Amino acid sequence: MLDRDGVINADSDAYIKSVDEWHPLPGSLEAMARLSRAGWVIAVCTNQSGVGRGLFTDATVNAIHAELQRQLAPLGGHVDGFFYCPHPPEADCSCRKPKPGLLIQAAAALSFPLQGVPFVGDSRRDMDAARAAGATPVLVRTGKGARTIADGAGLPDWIENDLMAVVTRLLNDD
Ligand SMILES: O=P(O)(O)OC[C@@H](O)[C@H]1O[C@@H](OP(=O)(O)O)[C@@H](O)[C@@H](O)[C@@H]1O
Ligand SMILES: [Mg+2]
Ligand SMILES: [Zn+2]
Repeated sequence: MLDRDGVINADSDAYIKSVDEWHPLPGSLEAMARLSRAGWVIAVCTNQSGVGRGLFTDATVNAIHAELQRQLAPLGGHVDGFFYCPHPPEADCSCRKPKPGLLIQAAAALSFPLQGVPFVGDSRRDMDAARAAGATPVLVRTGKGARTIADGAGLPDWIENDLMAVVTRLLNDD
């Protein structure tokens, strides 16, 4: 399971509001393709409060995800499911990370167990969502990761520079 902004693509404090603002991080698409080629199921679990804030629409989120799939396909990569929370923080929904709702949805929809499955993120709320879901939290230094590490709270044991480093360890341990 992967967080999106800051793990797959560059993040922005101004939100990723369009396909034009969506730029894969170096190596992230190849890392995802390596997982797909090795038979792994990939779920993307992402907060997209920009929808609830009126900054962009569900259609834009879906267009960004279609673009990700389009760029993954020639590499042999594929995302098996996208799960996102469109709600603003004040909605107090059950799916916004750090709550585990997105991860629980993904595991149910794609029929995989949460126990022992890595959730790779760049923020404290990703780590907390993973722990709440019974998954394995993995922090990367890309996106907000360096800031998350500097904050120092709630850090997992497993920290890597980027998604490619996580995938290399996963596939070597397999
Ligand atoms: O990292 P994931 O979950 O894939 O997506 C994060 C985005 O939804 C946005 O989340 C926002 O947090 P608030 O939702 O405004 O608290 C901000 O951190 C933005 O910079 C960021 O682009
Ligand atoms: Mg993120
Ligand atoms: Zn939600």
